[in-house]
Amino acid sequence: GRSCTVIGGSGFLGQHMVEQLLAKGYRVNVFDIQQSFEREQVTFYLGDLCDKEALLPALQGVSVVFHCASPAPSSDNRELFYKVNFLGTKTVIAACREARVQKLVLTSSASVVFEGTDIKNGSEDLPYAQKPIDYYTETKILQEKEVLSANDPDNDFLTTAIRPHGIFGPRDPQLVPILIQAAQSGKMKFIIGDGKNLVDFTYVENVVHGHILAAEKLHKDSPLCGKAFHITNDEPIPFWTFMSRILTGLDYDPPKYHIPYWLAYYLALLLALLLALLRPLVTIKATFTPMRVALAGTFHYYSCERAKRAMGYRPVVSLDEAIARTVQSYPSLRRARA
Ligand SMILES: NC(=O)C1=CN([C@@H]2O[C@H](COP(=O)(O)OP(=O)(O)OC[C@H]3O[C@@H](n4cnc5c(N)ncnc54)[C@H](O)[C@@H]3O)[C@@H](O)[C@H]2O)C=CC1
Ligand SMILES: CC(C)CCC[C@@H](C)[C@H]1CC[C@H]2C3=C(CC[C@]12C)[C@@]1(C)CCC(=O)C[C@@H]1CC3
Repeated sequence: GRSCTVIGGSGFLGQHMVEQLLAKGYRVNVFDIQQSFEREQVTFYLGDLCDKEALLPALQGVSVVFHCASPAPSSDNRELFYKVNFLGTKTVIAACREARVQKLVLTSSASVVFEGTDIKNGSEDLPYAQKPIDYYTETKILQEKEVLSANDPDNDFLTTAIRPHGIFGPRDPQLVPILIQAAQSGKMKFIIGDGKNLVDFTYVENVVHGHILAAEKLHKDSPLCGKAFHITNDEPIPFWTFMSRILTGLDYDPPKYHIPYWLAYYLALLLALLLALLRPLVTIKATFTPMRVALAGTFHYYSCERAKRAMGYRPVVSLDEAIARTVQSYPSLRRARA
């Protein structure tokens, strides 16, 4: 039972998954469209998860599949999201069944219930967003539904989904690098709203811990079958306090002026429209998108009580420790002092 395949194992979360799985004595295969590291103990299978024939060899003889592959949310490519997150996940399920894999653990996202308005201590019982904040999230909803409904104990195939939120930590290509790039170009001067909105930021090792626990506690008749679970640091923090701690940790000034939420949102919307009009001539990526403004200016934190009860989940790294480790892991992003 300790052999697994990590689909998306070359990515940020995937690499951390592989490291902890190896440390726990698992035999690990990685299936990914790219190979981002080499390790003697890991067998790599390169391919597109939309291709069942490419997937099958990577799933032979394994009991657990962790599916944490997705196009990056910032890629803004509707067709690709639909193809990989929805159609590709259907292919993953079909391949798991064909290879007689017993357990499939999907990395979903807490954002599947987020519509850009406040969520405070949200439970998994909240309905899926009817108006998801972007197309990435829309396809994460389709994907999660597909995986949860594939749970089939009678045929020895069990599925569950982990919904992390705001994953951060060493080697994350998104949160810290985007934040520091914005600071370097003088864009991190404003706090959107009053700065009191609480948000979950979850250290990558806690997210991995949640996935491995889920795989180990997923049995016939267990409450995990066909269900989704929030995995958070269980320490919601004001969005702008978190950003400021990362910024000051890397010697950048924290933002100090306030801009009303609605003003920031409509400015971002206007900018998005302008960039869409200009797209035939020039492609520019905006730092402030309506989606990021919504994430920066609203409450969105979730209860992980269900994971505590069903799988005995507790965060293993506190937020203070996680921020310290993350800041330390990016020496190249530290501000050069004159
Ligand atoms: N980063 C975050 O804050 C959050 C991420 N998630 C989810 O966690 C998972 C992992 O995210 P990250 O590690 O941050 O992303 P990442 O972009 O670092 O890793 C994704 C991996 O998937 C692979 N991949 C993409 N398309 C593929 C395809 N067609 N076939 C095979 N492999 C493919 C990529 O090559 C990459 O190695 C994703 O499912 C994402 O939706 C959920 C909540 C928050
Ligand atoms: C420039 C600043 C206003 C903000 C910089 C930080 C942002 C890049 C990140 C803050 C919250 C993050 C987040 C995600 C990506 C990076 C942030 C927008 C996700 C969209 C990643 C994928 C998910 O499933 C949900 C995440 C929510 C939080």
